[in-house]
Amino acid sequence: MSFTPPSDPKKPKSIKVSQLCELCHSRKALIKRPKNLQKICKLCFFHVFETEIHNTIISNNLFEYGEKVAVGASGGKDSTVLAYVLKLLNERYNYGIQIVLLSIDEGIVGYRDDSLATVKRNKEQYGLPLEIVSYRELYDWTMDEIVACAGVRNSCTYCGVFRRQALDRGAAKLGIRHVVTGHNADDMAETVLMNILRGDVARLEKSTAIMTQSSGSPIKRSKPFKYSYQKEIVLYAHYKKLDYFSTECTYAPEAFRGTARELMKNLEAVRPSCIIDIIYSGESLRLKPKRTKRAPPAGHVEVCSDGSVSLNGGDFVDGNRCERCGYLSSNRICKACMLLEGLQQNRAKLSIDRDVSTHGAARLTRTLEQLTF
Ligand SMILES: Nc1ncnc2c1ncn2[C@@H]1O[C@H](COP(=O)(O)OP(=O)(O)OP(=O)(O)O)[C@@H](O)[C@H]1O
Repeated sequence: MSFTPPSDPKKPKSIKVSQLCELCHSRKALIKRPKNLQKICKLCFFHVFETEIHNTIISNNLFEYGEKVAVGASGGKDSTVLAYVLKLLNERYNYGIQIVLLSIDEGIVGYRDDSLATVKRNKEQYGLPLEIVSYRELYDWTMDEIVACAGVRNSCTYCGVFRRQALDRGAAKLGIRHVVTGHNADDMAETVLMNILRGDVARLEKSTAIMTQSSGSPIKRSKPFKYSYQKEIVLYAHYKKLDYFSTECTYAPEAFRGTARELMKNLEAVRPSCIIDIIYSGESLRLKPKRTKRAPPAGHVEVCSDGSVSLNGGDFVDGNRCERCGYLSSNRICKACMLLEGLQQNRAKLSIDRDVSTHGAARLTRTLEQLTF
C-alpha cells in the first residue's frame, strides 16, 4: 500500500518507516499488538482483531443461521466487547443470529449492582434486549449471604456452580439454546495450567473446548474469544471507547487461580506467544482412557484440603432432572441443590437476618460475629 501524506501539506511530518503500520504501511503505528508485538495502526488493529474472531466463529461453525444467542453479559470488559463485536460481525457477515444480553445478578452489593447498571446502558447503546436473572429469585440466597454463611474461601465454588446453572435457566426461560461467554485466551491458558498443576486430568480434557454442552442439557456454551488476548480486548474497548465496568469482584479470586494467573502474566511478559502455545498444547493432548472408579454416594459433598468443594451427585444419568428443583441435571441431585442443602442447614443454625438490602455482606458478617457456638 502507498504512503498516506500528512493531512497538512504545509507542515509535512516525517514519519519514520519504523513507525508506520506493519500491515497497511501507510498510517502511523500506534499499537504494539500484545499477541505478536507487531506495530500497527488503530484501524488495522480493529480489522485484525475483528477478523480473527470472525475466523474463529466460522472455522468452528459456532452459529446456525436464524439461531437465538444469549451473550452472558456481566458488564465487564470481555462480555461488553463480545456483545459489541458479535453485533458488528453479525451485521457485517450476515450470521443471521438474534442476540440477547443475559445477566446474572449474584447479589453482591457494591459490585454486581454497579456492573448491571453498565449492562443496562449497553442495552440502550447496542439496541439489544436484556434479561436479568438473580440468585435471589432462583435460589433464595444472594452471594453476600452465602459468603457470610459459608466464608469467602469457597465463594468462587458456590458462585461458579450457581452462575452456570443460572445462565442455563435464564436462557431456557427465553427459549434460547446457545449461550456465549467472554472467556478469553488468557482464561483458557490459565485453566489449562491450573488443571495440569492440580493433576485434574478430567477437566484438562475439556478445558480447551470452544463449545461445551452438559449431558442432559439442551443449552450449549461457546467462547468466541478463545484465541483473543485479554490485553487486546482491553485495547479494543479503550480505542472503541466502549462503556464497561472495570472493578474486580469484591470476593477475591480463588487463591490457586490467582497464583496461576500471576504465573501466566510472568510467562507472557517473557514470551507473549505462550498463551496461545498453552492452548494449542491443551488441544493436542491425548489422554489415556479412563479407569472406572466407584462413585461416592449421591449428594456427597467433600471439602478438600485446599478448601475447595468437591461435589458428587451419584450415578450419572443422561437427560435426567434434579429430584429437588426439577431442573435438568445429569445427576440425581444437581450441584446447585447439593450446595443449597449445606447452606440451608447452616442458615437454620445461625438464623441469619435476611434483610441485606442496606449493608450486604458487612451486615451479615457482623451478625455472624455476634453469634456464639
Ligand atoms: N453475572 C454474570 N452475568 C452474565 N454473564 C456472566 C456473569 N459473570 C460472568 N459472566 C460470563 O462469564 C464470562 C467470564 O466471566 P469471569 O467472571 O471470568 O469475568 P471476566 O473475565 O472479568 O469477564 P468480564 O470482563 O466479561 O466480566 C464473562 O465474560 C461473561 O460472559
